[in-house]
Amino acid sequence: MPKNSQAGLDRILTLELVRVTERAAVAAARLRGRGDEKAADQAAVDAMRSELNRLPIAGTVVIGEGERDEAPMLYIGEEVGVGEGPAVDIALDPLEGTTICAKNLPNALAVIAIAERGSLLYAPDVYMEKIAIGPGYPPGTVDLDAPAAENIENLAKAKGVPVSEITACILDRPRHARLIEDVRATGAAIRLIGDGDVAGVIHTTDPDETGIDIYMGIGGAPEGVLAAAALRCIGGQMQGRLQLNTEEKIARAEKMGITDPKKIYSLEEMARGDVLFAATGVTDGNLLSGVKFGRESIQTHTIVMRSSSRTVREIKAKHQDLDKF
Ligand SMILES: O=P(O)(O)OC[C@H]1O[C@](O)(COP(=O)(O)O)[C@@H](O)[C@@H]1O
Repeated sequence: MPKNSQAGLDRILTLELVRVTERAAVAAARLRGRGDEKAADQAAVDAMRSELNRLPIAGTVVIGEGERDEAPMLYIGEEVGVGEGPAVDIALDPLEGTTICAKNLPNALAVIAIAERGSLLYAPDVYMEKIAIGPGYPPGTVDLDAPAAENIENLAKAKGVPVSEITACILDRPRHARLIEDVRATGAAIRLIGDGDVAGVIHTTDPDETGIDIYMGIGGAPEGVLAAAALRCIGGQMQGRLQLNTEEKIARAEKMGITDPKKIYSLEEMARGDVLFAATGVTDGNLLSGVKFGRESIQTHTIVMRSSSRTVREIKAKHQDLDKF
């Protein structure tokens, strides 16, 4: 084992990852507020890919921009890195919240997670029902199968506050009408977000800063795995269940090794072993500032963490070699 490793991945990779999300975030941020989701996403993908290919890893994208035939770059199965170094699995979303970036709204991120080969859930690009809370609560405080009211009440009890002081983050979608009604009936507040549930889950880890105690509802499965990787590093509880509601989706999932379509995945089943996670703000958000373009420098704000050491770093960088970007 290398001297600087703490069981698992080489810790030098942690800081290397920052460059990857920084580059993707800057590329996407140049297209903030232009109303062009595709262009912003493509810019982020290109930038992330070129930076990833400098990393000393033999990486395989397992959560990416889609299947090979539908995504020209960073598709599931694509090999990245210089090819020498540890064999790792990579989950990425070069621009999480394409619509929020196009509209210049809060909490668009460039996101990546790296884990030892075989440690991330190979989730197809379907929906996932999720529930997540931050660290410091007894195990089992929330349960995906419990009614929403029970989860909110248990969380309030564990936090030692009345239910009216709990805020749930939920994606603003018609499919959540019943969930929203049930949560509101408890007296808890809801922060409805237009997009970006990786940020929504991460925000539960710092309720004092973000005002969010719990994430609930159905979002993307790839985003679920990325959020789980983040929570493995910061701490917290999360469960996810893939929404495999057609024969076609069940067959796709089977090809990825998923045999029980109704399984509830724990945090550890979505991201095992040593995990590295980095996210850079594209637009301003509750935890991360967006990219700032100055006359002589570009500033980025990144959170980068590692599960085996539970170190969470925030890196505010000033980039003065603008030719690189
Ligand atoms: O918009 P839908 O179909 O409800 O999907 C929800 C998913 O879309 C997002 O809001 C944004 O995803 P994109 O960045 O791919 O646009 C995710 O954060 C979330 O998991």
